[in-house]
Order: sequence, then C-alpha cells, then structure tokens
Amino acid sequence: MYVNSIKLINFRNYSGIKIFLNEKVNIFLGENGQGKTNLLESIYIASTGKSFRSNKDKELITIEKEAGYIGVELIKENVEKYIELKLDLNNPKRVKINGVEQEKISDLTGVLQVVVFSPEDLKIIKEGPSHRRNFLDDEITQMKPVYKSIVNDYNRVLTQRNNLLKVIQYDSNKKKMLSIWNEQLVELGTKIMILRKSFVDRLAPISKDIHHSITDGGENLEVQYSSSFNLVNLDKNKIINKYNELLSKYEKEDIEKGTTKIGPHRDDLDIIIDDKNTRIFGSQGQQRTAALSLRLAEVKLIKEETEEYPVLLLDDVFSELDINRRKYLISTFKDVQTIITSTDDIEIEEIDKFEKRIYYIKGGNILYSK
Ligand SMILES: Nc1ncnc2c1ncn2[C@@H]1O[C@H](COP(=O)(O)OP(=O)(O)OP(=O)(O)O)[C@@H](O)[C@H]1O
Repeated sequence: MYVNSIKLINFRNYSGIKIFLNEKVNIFLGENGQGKTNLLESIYIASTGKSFRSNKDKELITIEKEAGYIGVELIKENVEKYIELKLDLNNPKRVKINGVEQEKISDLTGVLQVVVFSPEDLKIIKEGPSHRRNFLDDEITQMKPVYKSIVNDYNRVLTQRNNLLKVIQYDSNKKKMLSIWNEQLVELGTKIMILRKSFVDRLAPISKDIHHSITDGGENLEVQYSSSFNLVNLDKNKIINKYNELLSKYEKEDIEKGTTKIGPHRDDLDIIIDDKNTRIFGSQGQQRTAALSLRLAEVKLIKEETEEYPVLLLDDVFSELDINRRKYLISTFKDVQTIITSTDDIEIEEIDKFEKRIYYIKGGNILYSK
C-alpha cells in the first residue's frame, strides 16, 4: 500500500497544494514551523479520521477560513482509492471514499493503514496508563475496525453505570437497575480484554526481536498486558464469571466513589527492559528505543493481519536516535512506503540505497523536490 498524492486546501498552514509521492522513501525537509508535521498529520487524519496531536477539528482549518479539505489518493492491492475529508467550521467533518459520501467517519478505518513514529511516542512509555491504552486501541482498530465501536459502546455503558452509582448514593432503590449496566459492561469489557490480550501476545515477541536487533542483542524487552484481574488464559466464560464476581465484590466501594473500580478502562501495558519497568527505570534512550520497537512491531503485525504493509510516517525522529538505531530504522524501509520529516538533511549512506524523493517545505509551500 502506498500514498500516491496528497491534496490540501485550507488545512493548517497549507492554502492549496497537491504533492505526488514516491512509492518508497519521501523526505520532507524544512525549518521549524514550516508545515512538515502538518503534512504527516493530514495523512494520519485520512487514515484514522482524527489527528495525532489535536482533538479539535476547528484547529485543523486554516485560521480565518470557513472550511478545509484533505484528499489522499492511495494504491492498495494495485487498486486506486481516494479518501476525501471536508472540514467545516460550523459542521462535523464529512468523509468520502472513492467519491461516495460515508455515513460515519469510522468508515475510514481499514482503508489506509499508517504507523506514526514521533518524539511524542515517548509518552507511551513515560506517562500514565491512558497513553498505553490509547496505543492499544489505535493499533487494534487498524487491524480490526469493529473494535473501535466495541470500545465506544463500553465507554458509553461505563459512563451510564457511573452516573447510576452516583444516583444510588442518595436513592438506594435504584440499586436494582445496576444489573442492567453490569450485564452490558461485562459483555463489552470481556470482548475488549480478549482482543487486547491477544494483540499484546502477538506484539510482544515481535517487539522483543526488534528491540534485540536494535540494541545488538544487548537488551531484552518484555511487553505484557496488565488487566484489572489476572488474565491467565482467554477462556471467555471464566473471564465473565470473574468479572461478575469482582463487580459484586467492589459494588459497595463503587457506589461510595461513584466510579467503577475494575474493567478494561483501568488496563495498562507493562513495558520491561532487562526485568526493570522502563517507565520508572529506563533511560531516555532506552525509552525511545522501546517506543521504536513497539511501532516497528506494529508495522509487521499490520502486514500479518491485512497482508499489506502500512505507510510509515516518521516525524522528526532521526535527530533523536544514535547511528545504529537510525541504520536499523532505515533497514525497515525496503518494504514500506516511508514519509520522513526532518529539519536537517539526513546524511546516512544507507538511505541512498532506496529510491527516494526529497522535498523542501517553506511556509506551507513545497519549494522544490528532487
Ligand atoms: N489552523 C492553522 N492555520 C494556519 N496556520 C496554522 C494552523 N495550525 C498550525 N499552523 C501553522 O503551522 C505551522 C506549524 O507547522 P508544523 O507543526 O507542521 O511545523 P514543522 O515544520 O513540523 O515544525 P517543527 O520542525 O518545529 O516540528 C506553524 O507556523 C503554525 O502557525
């Protein structure tokens, strides 16, 4: 799979451009604040319907404009596909695939798969569990689009259950209604945990191998799914029984606090290097390498699952990696269309082995390419 062209109108600092991309390596060079990340962001939005750095669609439209447009043409299994998004200051965004208006933005999932690696990825390793849950959810959704709606339904039921818990605090008669929400919560939560567990079980050995190669055999990376209750195996009925048992056990506490103590909304991912939790004990370099290993593992998993390599977006990451890590990253380019941004020329001889195109960006204009 590869992106053939990108057309942007009134998107961030682009008033109107159309860029044709190389099937292999594309390098966008430019000073700070010229629009390099904006370009990657537009491709990410065409893939997932959302930005990787803002959840306000209004911010995506060029300041003082009413509407914006993203058009991405891709080639998948030798077939051309066209994704278009219309952003409107006063209305929700709309999406078309091959000229056909889609009902929901989520209809985009599965059309264009991308993996982004950016300095922001350090948050997956360093910050709170919600970043790791988002990582899991975004990746599973790319491989299994229906997963997204299960997570959305779960979050809706969870909010309703939590609201009811707060009502029960002063009206205990309402307690009998709890079972309605419990039943749905258990059904959806079990599905999520099974999917997350099986995803992590596939991700772990691949990221371990990659990390091993990047660090020249020096470090051992373990990635483990950490759920509110011990998921030793994936027997659905056992999980359901345990789930119900724990909901009953914590019911009193849940009512007192007005929140639900257990379930996949409390999940985490343990990322361990040489038996030490990377979040707490990892050096900056180890944390960055762990994030890179996870992202590159994702590339392989998407290929396994969909039989197509995703497009790899690398946002300003070369300056942060040492020479061996850069070389390893470059070695992954042979099968994958890669779109790279950088402030400085990437002078690594390995990259010259690839068919590549270099573009210079200034103030939302592509000055020239070679
Ligand atoms: N909605 C918008 N309308 C107009 N300009 C915008 C909008 N949103 C962001 N910009 C502009 O886009 C530019 C930032 O672009 P971007 O983040 O892509 O920079 P970059 O080239 O990746 O820079 P860096 O190397 O610093 O990461 C800034 O000049 C900012 O003012």
